Amino acid sequence: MPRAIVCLLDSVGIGGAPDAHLYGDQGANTAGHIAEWAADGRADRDGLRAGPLHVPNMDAMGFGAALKLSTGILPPGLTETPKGGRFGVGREVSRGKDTPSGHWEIVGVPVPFDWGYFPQSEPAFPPELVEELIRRADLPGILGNKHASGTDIIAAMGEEHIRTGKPICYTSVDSVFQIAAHESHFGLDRLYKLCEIAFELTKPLNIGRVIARPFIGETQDTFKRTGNRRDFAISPPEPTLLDRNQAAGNQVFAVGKISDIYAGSGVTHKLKGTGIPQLFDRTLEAMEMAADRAFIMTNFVDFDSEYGHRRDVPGYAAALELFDRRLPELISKLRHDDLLILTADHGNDPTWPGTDHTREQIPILVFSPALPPGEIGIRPTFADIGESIAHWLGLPPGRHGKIFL
Ligand SMILES: O=P(O)(O)O[C@H]1O[C@H](CO)[C@@H](O)[C@H]1O
Ligand SMILES: [Mn+2]
Ligand SMILES: [Mn+2]
Repeated sequence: MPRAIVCLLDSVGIGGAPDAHLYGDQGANTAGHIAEWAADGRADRDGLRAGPLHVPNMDAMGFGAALKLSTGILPPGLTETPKGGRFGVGREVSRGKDTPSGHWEIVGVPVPFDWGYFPQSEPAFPPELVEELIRRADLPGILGNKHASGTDIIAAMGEEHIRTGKPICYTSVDSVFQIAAHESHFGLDRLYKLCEIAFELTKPLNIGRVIARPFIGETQDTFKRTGNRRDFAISPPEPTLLDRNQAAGNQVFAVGKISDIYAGSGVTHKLKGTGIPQLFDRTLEAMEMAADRAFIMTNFVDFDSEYGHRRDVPGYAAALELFDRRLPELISKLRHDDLLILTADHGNDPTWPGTDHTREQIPILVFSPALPPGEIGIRPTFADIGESIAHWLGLPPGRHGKIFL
């Protein structure tokens, strides 16, 4: 009896979105530019990695072929002909380029509405929102109140935060309200409670997520964000593949931040982890526990949060290579009728100006010992992924997407 596993490589876009210009992202290509830079020796870092991008296992599943299909260009170091899997390209119909839209659409629920965003001006947040947050959470005030990169703003304001007890609130081009606070000086539970309040207050503004960004350290140079990040997200507007599989009496394993992204809906087993190796271990553990018709979904967030937003090309290349080295372990665990899909939710091109996500198409790399290799083309919605998995697991058809298997 079949099972399905999705490894979502957060932000590993492959360029070519026809509407990228609407987002200021025409020409952005996360994986393609990393491969180009690596081939030029611009992704070398002492003690970390050097030379062309080396991802032979992903490439065998069609990574290079999907890049070529997406943009017309085969990046250096990759091949056009996959050895095993079925490859294709996903195009997003939901507006925006953030994690929730991409993840929801992948499990069959394109986002039918526009998210709310905060303006680039400073202060960025409406005064009523800030006043109410301060009142309800009994705060001495807030710091930030602007668009910022999370690591930069913690470095700039972390010491003042410790001194004053004011949390650091910031946003980005995404529909997010983020709160950074010190794990011990401010308190982790207190930060989570504050985020719950902020989540209630930002709901009427259609803000997709409130994100708790705890950190440790005592000085500008030693501050470090921890793995205790938590996302408070609104629920998808229709039942997702997770809900549908749970309703059919099957297991749904959410690894990493997957459960947060779907507001816990449809999840039967939640496995947490920090960093690519641990998230990989958790995925293998889920495979051990998974019964027939189980759905396993893992979000590998580090590509996005540690390397994409930080515009760290060598770091991003090394992370892809690390993931690729572990991939054979997962493939060797597949049963004959298991389905594995590698994909992404949006881009975050580390060679692109700024520190934000980029609107891109995504790779859809499909592998099963039961499937002959081939091409599935450019899919007009990410929802084709969810619909194909639903079909594989024997669920009734959903409302969005077409089967590619
Ligand atoms: O700069 P950091 O705090 O990593 O924030 C980033 O993380 C958010 C969620 O991916 C994005 O909207 C972006 O603002
Ligand atoms: Mn994401
Ligand atoms: Mn991000």
